[in-house]
Amino acid sequence: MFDGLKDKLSGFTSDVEEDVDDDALEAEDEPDADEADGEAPADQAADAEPATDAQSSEDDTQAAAAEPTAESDQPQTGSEPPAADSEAIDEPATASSTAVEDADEVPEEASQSDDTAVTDDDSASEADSESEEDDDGGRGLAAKAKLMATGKTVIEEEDLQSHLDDLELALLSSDVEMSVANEILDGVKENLTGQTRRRLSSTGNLVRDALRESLYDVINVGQFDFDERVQQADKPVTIVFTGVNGVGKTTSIAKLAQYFEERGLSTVLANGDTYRAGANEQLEKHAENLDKKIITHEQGSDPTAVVYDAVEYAKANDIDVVLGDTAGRLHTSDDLMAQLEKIDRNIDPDMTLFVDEAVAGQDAVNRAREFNDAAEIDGAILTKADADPQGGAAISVAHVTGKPILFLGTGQDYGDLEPFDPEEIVDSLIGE
Ligand SMILES: Nc1nc2c(ncn2[C@@H]2O[C@H](COP(=O)(O)OP(=O)(O)OP(=O)(O)O)[C@@H](O)[C@H]2O)c(=O)[nH]1
Repeated sequence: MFDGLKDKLSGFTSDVEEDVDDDALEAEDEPDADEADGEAPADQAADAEPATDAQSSEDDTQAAAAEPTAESDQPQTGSEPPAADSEAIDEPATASSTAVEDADEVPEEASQSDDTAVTDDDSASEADSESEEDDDGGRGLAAKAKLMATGKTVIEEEDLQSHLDDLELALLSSDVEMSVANEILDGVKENLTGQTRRRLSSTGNLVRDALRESLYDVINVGQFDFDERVQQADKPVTIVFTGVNGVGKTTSIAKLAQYFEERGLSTVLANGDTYRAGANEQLEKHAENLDKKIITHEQGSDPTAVVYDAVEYAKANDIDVVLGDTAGRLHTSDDLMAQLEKIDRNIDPDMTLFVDEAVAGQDAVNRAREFNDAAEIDGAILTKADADPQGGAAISVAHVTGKPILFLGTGQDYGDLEPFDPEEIVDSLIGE
């Protein structure tokens, strides 16, 4: 599942990490920088010495960054001029840099300067480094060397931008929707260069974490606890399914019937697809396989009447959930929209779920947007994720519709339905 995308994302993280390492090595190759500034190397070594109390040092540093006027014997960040004991960098500024740490944990809420992500939990000289940058508007070689000595590494912003361009291409070629790709890129850049809003546990690798957080933000949109909502709703719960023909809508309804049974909830199926010849037989086959009651009417009859009858049946027989199929005609069909509106008006379903196939990529994303615009959906099921190397639809649908993906279809068996867990998906894409 999504193997092509996984490879591309892994290419991005390793390329950036390589550049980070290269920059760090370059910095290391310039040991004379401070000496040329008239600095005693011993000063630098002393500055670079890890604090004896790493935690309190980190706290101090964060406090200093957050409150520039706070009393501290360390140089202040922000608009404060460097304190007298800060290391002077006479060297001309190199291109503006982004400092990233490639090891250790990142603090929950690292408060940092706008163009720098400096995070460290064992350094006493973070504020020194930041003030040096403020001092000369860029990070000099001495500062790079110092970052290296404190376990930090650096990447030039222009290098990062070229990686971001590669990432954009990778995302677009994996069928990620353009606005979603841009959102991911902005997120990665912000996570690498600005204040980190950490929502996932750290992998200890800042580049990978930046990408994970950014992906998580776009695919986690609108998530709610589907099981809890169904369990807590008044019974019967009515769920109506929309989506075009052939994407796996009928199969998904059958899979959900089994899913509910495994959670102690009974179901009745309703074939509201009265338009297509053979639709009754198709759903009947699933109902027979799963030993479920099914309500059908003749082809051409009113779909609302079918779902209505199923709801009545559920009330009379103490059935928990009504699963109603609808005709899979194209969303541009006024008939279809009128049909859904009529079901909405007369039955007021608890949820309308949009079903499409992950393998349809951009087409699935566009259809999700259009269906949601025409007849508001509550969530989506993406089928055939098992056959999709791209992952573009899985990443884009929630952000584009504002409604969550709730399940992935992962095969043709009834058990092949997986709740969509954004954190798990991100971990499987990026690696934990
Ligand atoms: N590999 C794979 N195949 C699936 C999945 N879900 C459904 N299919 C297959 O996709 C084909 C179409 O599924 P249907 O359930 O008939 O599709 P539908 O949307 O109901 O189609 P209509 O009834 O024509 O509207 C069937 O062969 C299913 O077995 C899935 O998650 N993975």
